[in-house]
Amino acid sequence: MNILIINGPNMELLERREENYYGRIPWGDIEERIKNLGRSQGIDITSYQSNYEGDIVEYIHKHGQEVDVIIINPASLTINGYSILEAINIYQIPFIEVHMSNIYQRGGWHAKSIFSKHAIGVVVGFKDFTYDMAFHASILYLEGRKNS
Ligand SMILES: O=C1C[C@@](O)(C(=O)O)C[C@@H](O)[C@@H]1O
Repeated sequence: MNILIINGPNMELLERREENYYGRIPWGDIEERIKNLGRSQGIDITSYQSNYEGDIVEYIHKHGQEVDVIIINPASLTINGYSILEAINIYQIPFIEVHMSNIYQRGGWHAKSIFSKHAIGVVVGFKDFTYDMAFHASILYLEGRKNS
């Protein structure tokens, strides 16, 4: 099984962003932890981050056919990243939307998503553990699909 994690703009500088929303853990440390989790269960995890919507679209075009589930944090593209949503649709890849901060508590534009209603589910607000939770949710989803 292959899980692809996609992070949108500014997610590569997590440790320099608002600590109350994102904590202080660099993305590299989160990535390593999730990849180890994957390895321990025989699951391949790749991750991709870009500050450019088009780069994310092209990455999905290149790798979409190899992916079973996407965990995506569209970051500020959550409100308008239509081309990413359409790229995911081309390959019909089930996806889980994640946000490290509780976007509903933050309100305003943070609380608006064009992705949520198309997602398997949404995980928000658990800082770095958001990704662990989405990983476990992906496995449960894939196993549920296998057994149904
Ligand atoms: O860049 C981000 C990060 C975010 O997606 C989060 O992980 O909480 C929330 C978004 O509103 C914001 O633009």
